[in-house]
Amino acid sequence: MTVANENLTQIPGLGRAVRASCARRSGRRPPEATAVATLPPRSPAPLSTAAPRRRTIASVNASPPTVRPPAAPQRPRRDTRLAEDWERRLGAVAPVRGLLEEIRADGLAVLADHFYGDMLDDPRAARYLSPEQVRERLKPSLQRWLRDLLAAGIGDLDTLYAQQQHVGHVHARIGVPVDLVYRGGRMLKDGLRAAIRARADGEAAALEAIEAVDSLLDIAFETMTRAYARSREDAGAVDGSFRLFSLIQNIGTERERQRALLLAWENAVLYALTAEQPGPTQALLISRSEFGLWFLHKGLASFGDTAETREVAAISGRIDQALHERLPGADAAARRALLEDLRAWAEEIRSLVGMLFEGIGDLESGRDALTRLLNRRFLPTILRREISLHANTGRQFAVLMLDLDHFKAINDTHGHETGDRALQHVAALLVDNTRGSDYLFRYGGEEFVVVLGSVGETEALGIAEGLRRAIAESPLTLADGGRLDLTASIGVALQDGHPDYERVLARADAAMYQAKRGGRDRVVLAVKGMPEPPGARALRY
Ligand SMILES: Nc1nc2c(ncn2[C@@H]2O[C@H](COP(=O)(O)OP(=O)(O)OP(=O)(O)O)[C@@H](O)[C@H]2O)c(=O)[nH]1
Repeated sequence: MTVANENLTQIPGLGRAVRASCARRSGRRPPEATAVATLPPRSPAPLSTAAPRRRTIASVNASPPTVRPPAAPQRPRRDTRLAEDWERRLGAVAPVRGLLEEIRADGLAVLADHFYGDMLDDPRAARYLSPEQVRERLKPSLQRWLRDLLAAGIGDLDTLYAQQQHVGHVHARIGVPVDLVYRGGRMLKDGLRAAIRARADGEAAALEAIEAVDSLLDIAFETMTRAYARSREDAGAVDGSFRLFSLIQNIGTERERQRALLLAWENAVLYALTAEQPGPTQALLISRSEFGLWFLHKGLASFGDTAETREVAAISGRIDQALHERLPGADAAARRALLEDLRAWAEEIRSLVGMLFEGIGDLESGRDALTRLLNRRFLPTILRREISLHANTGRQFAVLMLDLDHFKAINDTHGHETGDRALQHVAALLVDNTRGSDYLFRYGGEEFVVVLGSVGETEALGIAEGLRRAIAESPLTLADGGRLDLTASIGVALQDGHPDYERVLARADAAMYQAKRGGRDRVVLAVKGMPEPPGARALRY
C-alpha cells in the first residue's frame, strides 16, 4: 500500500493516455492491451458508478501497431469464487455500516499519518516514497481508498475489484516488495481495529465490525496480490525473451558459427581416432570443446530448458562417456566403431541445434519489421531496468518521444511506400545520431521512443536537438531524384525518481504534444504542470 495510493489518483490510465495520443497522432489504433484496470473517478464520486475501462501500459507490452476494430467494453476479468467472496464480505459490512460511517468521517487522517510515518522509517520503502509525495498525494489517496472500501456495497463490486487489480498492477510495475504491502495491510487493520473499539457500543458490536472490516481488507489484498503476481509473471516472460533476444543478436551468424564449431570437434576426433596415437581422451571430450562450452554457457541460457536442449545435453554426456570407456586401449577396429557412433551422435546434435535455432527465429519479432528498431514490447523491460539503475546508482535517464511532423501529408502526396522509406530513413538517422548505449524503439506509426541512459538534462536536450537537426537537415531522396524534407517534434522527459515507468513516458508524451502545439520541428522539455494532450485524461502531475 505504499505507492498504490498515489497511483489511485496519479497514475490510472497513463498507458491509455499514451496509447490514445499515439493513436491520435499516428492515425493507427494502438495495439490491444491485455490487462484491464479500472478505477473509480478521482474525487468523491459514487462508487457504484461504473468506472471506465482503462488500458494499462501493457500497451507497450504489445506487438507492433496493427489496425483493429474498437474493443467492446468489458467487465474486468474476475474469478467467480473470489467475486462470491467479495459479495459475502461486502454483505457482512451492512449491519455495521453506521459505525464505519463514523470512522470514515473522522478517523482516517490519523490512520494515514501513522501508516506513512511507519513506511518512511523503512529504508526499503524510502526508495519508493518521498516526504513530498507522501504529503501531497499518498496520504490523501490512502484515505480515499479506505473511504471507498468502507463505504462499498455489493453494487460496487466491479469497481472495487478493478481498483484493487489496478493497485496490484502498479505495485508490480514498480516492484514494491510483497512483504511491504502486507505490512501496510497489517497496519491498516490494527489502526481500524483501534478506531472501531474507540467508537463501538460494547464488545460484541466492536467484534462484529472488526470481523467485517478485517475480512474486507483481506480480500482487497488478495485481489491485489493476484494482479501483482500476474503482472510479474508477464513482465518476467518479456524480460526473458529480451535476454534471449539480446544474447543471440544475429541468429543466422550464430547458427553457422556453432555448426562450424561442432564440425571442428568432429574433425579433431576423426584425426585423433585414425592416428596411431589418439592422444589424451580429455582433449577430445565434447564438453571441453568450443562447441560444448558455447552450449553450456550460452546455448542453455538462450534456449532454456526444452526437450531439445535436454537431448543435446544427454547426447553430449553419452559421447564423453563413450570416449572415456571405449577409447583407452582400443584397437583400430574398436576405434572405427567408436568413431561411427560419435559421428552419428554429432549428427543428432547438429539437427537438434538446428531446430533450436529455428525455434527462436521468431525472436526477430523483437525488432520492428520496417525500421529494424526495437519493438515497443521491450520498452517496459528497459525502463524498469533504467529505473532500478537510477535507484541504485543515481544515474539519471531520459526518454525522448519523437513524432514525425505532417506525416499524413507525406503519405497522401508521395504514397505509402515513400512514407515507409521515410520511416526507415529516420530510423537510420536515429541510429547514427545516438550512442551505442541508447535504446531506440518504434513506438507507433510515425512515432519513436529513445531511451538515453546516464544523462542529465543538458546532455539529453543536446542529443534530442542533434536528432531534430539531423532529421531536418537530411531530406529523403525520392525515386525521381527529388528531395523530401522531414521534421520531427520531440518531447524530452528526465526520470524524476518516480518508480512507475508509465509516468516518464507520459511526461515525454506531454512534452512532445507541446512541441507540436508550439509549431513542430522542435524539442520541448517536460516540466511540471504541462497540459495533457487531448485524450490523455489521466495524465496528471
Ligand atoms: N507509410 C506509413 N505510414 C504510416 C505508418 N504508420 C502510420 N502511418 C501514417 O502516419 C500518419 C500519421 O498521421 P497523423 O497522426 O495525422 O499525424 P501527422 O500527419 O504526422 O501530423 P502531426 O503529427 O500532427 O504533425 C497517418 O496517415 C498514418 O496512416 C507506416 O507504417 N507507414
